[in-house]
Amino acid sequence: MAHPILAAREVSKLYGPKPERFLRDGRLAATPAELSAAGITAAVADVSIEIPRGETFVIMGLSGSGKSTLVRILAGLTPPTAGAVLFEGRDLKTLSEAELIAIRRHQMGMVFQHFALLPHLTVLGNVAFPLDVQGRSKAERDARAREMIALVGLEGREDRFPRELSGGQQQRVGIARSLAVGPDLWFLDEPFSALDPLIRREMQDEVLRLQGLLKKTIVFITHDFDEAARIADRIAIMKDGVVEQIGSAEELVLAPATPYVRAFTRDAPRAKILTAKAVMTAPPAGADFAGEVAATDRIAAFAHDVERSEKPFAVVEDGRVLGAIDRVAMIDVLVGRERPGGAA
Ligand SMILES: Nc1ncnc2c1ncn2[C@@H]1O[C@H](COP(=O)(O)OP(=O)(O)OP(=O)(O)O)[C@@H](O)[C@H]1O
Repeated sequence: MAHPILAAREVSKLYGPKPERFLRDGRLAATPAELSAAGITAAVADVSIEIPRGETFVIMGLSGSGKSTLVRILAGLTPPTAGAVLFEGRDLKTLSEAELIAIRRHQMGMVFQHFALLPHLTVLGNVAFPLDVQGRSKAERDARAREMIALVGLEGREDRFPRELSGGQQQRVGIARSLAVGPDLWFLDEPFSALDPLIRREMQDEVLRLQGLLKKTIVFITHDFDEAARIADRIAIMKDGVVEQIGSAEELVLAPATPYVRAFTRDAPRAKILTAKAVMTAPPAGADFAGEVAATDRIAAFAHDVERSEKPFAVVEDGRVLGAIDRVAMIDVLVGRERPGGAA
C-alpha cells in the first residue's frame, strides 16, 4: 500500500475506572469479560487501519459498536487510551495543541448527522464560517464560500437561513462548509441518516460526484451496508469496539471473515456489488460463447443478457478471455448458494 495519509496503530479507547490497569506494553491486554466485570467499556479495542491518500474508507457497525469514538480518535478530537494515530506519518500524540488545531482547521473537514449548521447565519455565513475561524479576509472567504455553494448546487440560495431549507439542502450546506478549507481528509459521520431514502440516494450520488472531482481521502461512517457498498473503496466492519474485517464490499460479501460479517452482508444487493471477475468460472474447453462481459462489470449490468442465454458469456479483460459466466452459475451467486469450487 502507498504511504497512508492516516493510520491507526493498535488503538484502544477504554471508558471507566483506571483503564490503564488493562494495558500491557501499551496495548489492550484483557478479555471483554474482564473489562465488563471491572465496569470498563472498550469503545475501541486494539484497532489498526491504514488509509491511503484518495481512498474512500467506510466504517460500519451497529449503534454502540464504536464508530464515532474511532472517528473522533482519527480526527484527533479524542486521545486514545492506548496506541497511536499517524497523520501524514506524524504521531498526533507528539503534536502540541496548537499544531493539532492547525491540522484540524486546515487539513480536515467534517460533516455531521444533524448538519450542525449555525441557525442565525445564512447559507453564505455558514459556509464561510471555517474560513473566518482561519482568519481569512471577508472578500476571500465570501468568494470561496460562493464557489463551494455552487459546487454543491445551491447557487441562488446564499442568503437563506438553514430553517428555510429542506434536510437535503441543509446537508449540502454542511458539505460545502466542510469543503471550504480544502481539506486533505474529509470525515463524514452518518451524514445522511436523518434524510429520507430518496434524498439519501441523491446525496450518496453527490458524494460520488464530488469525490470524482476533488479526489479527497474520505472517512465515512454509516450503519447501512448498501450505502457503504455504493461509495466505499474499502469497508471496516466494527462490533463491540473491534474491527472484524476490512475489505471491499465484494470481498466482505464473498468471503466474510466472521459469522457477524456474514450476517451483516447476507442481504446485500449482490447484483450491484459483485463483478464478473469475482464470480466467473474457468472457461469450458472449446466454449461457444454467446457474447462478452467486461471483468469489472457488475452482475446487474449483464444479468439480463446472461439470464436469457443458453450459452455462457466470456469474461474479458484487455481483450483476453479470463473466464466464463453462465446462467446457472450467476443465479447461484446471486442467491448466495454454495458451489463446489465456485466463488460464492
Ligand atoms: N464518553 C463516554 N463515556 C463512557 N462510555 C462511552 C463514551 N462514549 C462512548 N461510550 C461507549 O462506547 C461505546 C461505543 O460508542 P460510540 O458512540 O463510539 O458507538 P457508535 O458505533 O458510534 O454508535 P452510534 O451509531 O449509536 O453513534 C458505547 O458502548 C458507548 O456507550
